[in-house]
Amino acid sequence: MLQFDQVSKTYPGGFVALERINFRIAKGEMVFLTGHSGAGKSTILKLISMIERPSTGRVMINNIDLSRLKRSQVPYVRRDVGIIFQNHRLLMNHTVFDNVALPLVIEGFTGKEMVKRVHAALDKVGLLDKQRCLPETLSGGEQQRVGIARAVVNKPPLLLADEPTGNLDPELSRDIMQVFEAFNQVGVSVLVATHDLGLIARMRYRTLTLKQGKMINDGLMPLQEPV
Ligand SMILES: Nc1ncnc2c1ncn2[C@@H]1O[C@H](COP(=O)(O)OP(=O)(O)OP(=O)(O)O)[C@@H](O)[C@H]1O
Repeated sequence: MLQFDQVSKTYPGGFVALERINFRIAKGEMVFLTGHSGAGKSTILKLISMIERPSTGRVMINNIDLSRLKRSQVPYVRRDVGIIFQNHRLLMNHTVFDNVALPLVIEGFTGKEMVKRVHAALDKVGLLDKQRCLPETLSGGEQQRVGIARAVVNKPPLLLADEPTGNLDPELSRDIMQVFEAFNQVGVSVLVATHDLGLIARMRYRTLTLKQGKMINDGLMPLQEPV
């Protein structure tokens, strides 16, 4: 599904954010990405979502080398990647329904098919009854779930989440992670970038750990010994 081959990223000005990164994520796999602030987590997500390009190396989605894409092909590949941001970036003066419908409107969906898909996405995150609300009237956890519904509404096979539980208490974080697990269980590949080592330790998924732009671990995090 996703493959990084010897990927390095140097930002303009010369800062080396990633150095020779290699990993693969299989279809239907759920993986955490962690590391200190500035380790390069967001840079990895930006390379996958084509917001940034690698300086060297290859990023592949479904065996398509992103650096060889023609500009006209970018929207088609990007459609396969649902992105969830920490600050969810909702349109505050539009209803929950309109926020979730946005990716479909951009793709040209209208009428019954659009309504059906928006309702299905809202149902999956448990917010069907809030569709007419404005986001500011929802709790932080609910707003985050609107962001998830928007990311999944066009059924992408790969979901990326950048600190999706960043501002939430442990109970709400668990709810959000259960939403990701539910998508994963129906075959969606999920990559979650997080600082939250407690969350990672509890959930027991493969974890990629970055340190100063290098991958220092790929696997299950060792369980903490009780003290
Ligand atoms: N557009 C940019 N131009 C120059 N340097 C950048 C740019 N974007 C990121 N960096 C630098 O690259 C490094 C890695 O940044 P990145 O955002 O990937 O880290 P991160 O692991 O996601 O950190 P955090 O957890 O704090 O979000 C940082 O030192 C950052 O300052």
